[in-house]
Amino acid sequence: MDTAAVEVTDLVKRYGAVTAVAGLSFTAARGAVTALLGPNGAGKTSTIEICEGFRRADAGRVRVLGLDPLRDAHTLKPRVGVMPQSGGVPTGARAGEWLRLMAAFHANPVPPETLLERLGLSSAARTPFRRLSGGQQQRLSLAAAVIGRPELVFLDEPTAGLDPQARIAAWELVAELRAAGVGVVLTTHYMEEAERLSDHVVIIDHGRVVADGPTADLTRGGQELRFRAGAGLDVSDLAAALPAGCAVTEHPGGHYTVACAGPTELGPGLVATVTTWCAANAVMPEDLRVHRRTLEDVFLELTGRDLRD
Ligand SMILES: Nc1ncnc2c1ncn2[C@@H]1O[C@H](COP(=O)(O)OP(=O)(O)OP(=O)(O)O)[C@@H](O)[C@H]1O
Repeated sequence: MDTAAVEVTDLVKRYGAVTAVAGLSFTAARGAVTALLGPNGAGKTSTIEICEGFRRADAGRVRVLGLDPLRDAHTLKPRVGVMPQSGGVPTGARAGEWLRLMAAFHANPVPPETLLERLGLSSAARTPFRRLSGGQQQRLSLAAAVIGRPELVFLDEPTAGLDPQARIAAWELVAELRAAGVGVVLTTHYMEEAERLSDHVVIIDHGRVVADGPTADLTRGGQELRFRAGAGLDVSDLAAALPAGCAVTEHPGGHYTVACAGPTELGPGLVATVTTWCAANAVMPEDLRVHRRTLEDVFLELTGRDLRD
């Protein structure tokens, strides 16, 4: 148990002229949930597929449970669960049959009926994969990934397109895997999901790691006071009323943020100063609240707001 669940060092993957992964390194621990986050095209799926042994790296080193995903594929297969982005289930396979087939590959599988029920698929057990709804297809491939009681699972966007009920069921399953000591490496575009589920976050952009750390550390600090009011307030006048190190911005119009750097506490005194300034200027600060930095804030700070190809 001394090796990490996943160790990626200086990984490079190219597709012709496109360098999808440009020297990427991270470690995912056992018994923990590691979220790989990044904008579209950042290189997450390429990285995960190399770890799964589905793709060959151009350079770098990857170890999964201490083994090489290509050379040791045979040993790793029963120990690692995989939920690919594309589902990975033949279109004609019936849900129940597919899970029973997957179960047959493992020494001590979770009973297929248990998983079908857990993931709300019992009534669809006889339905061919292509006739399942998108959300049902997602849930079936999630079930297939965990049926063998793996030591490690890779989940590529496990909750994309799921309704809120199914998303919660998937989250509960991930939390149980973690509690059972299973390592989970997942990708997601839902920052709230990553914040809620993961112990560790790796943010990737343009094939490189731009942030890597415990989820709680990445979002620590950075409290802001936010409120709405009419557009065009004199933000420099408000800033002048505040302690040194506090800045006021308006973005977008009518949305104001007060952020303080250094030792200034975002406490009741600061709130009072802001509301006193508002009262003196006949401004009603609506939705006044202290905003804690979320993973989405960190993500956007690091990767920007531009759309990706
Ligand atoms: N088989 C392929 N052939 C050519 N280019 C590819 C291939 N697979 C991925 N790419 C390119 O590599 C880059 C990284 O893609 P990848 O799917 O790894 O990113 P991603 O972070 O998973 O993106 P998304 O969030 O959109 O799923 C993109 O520019 C993509 O177009």
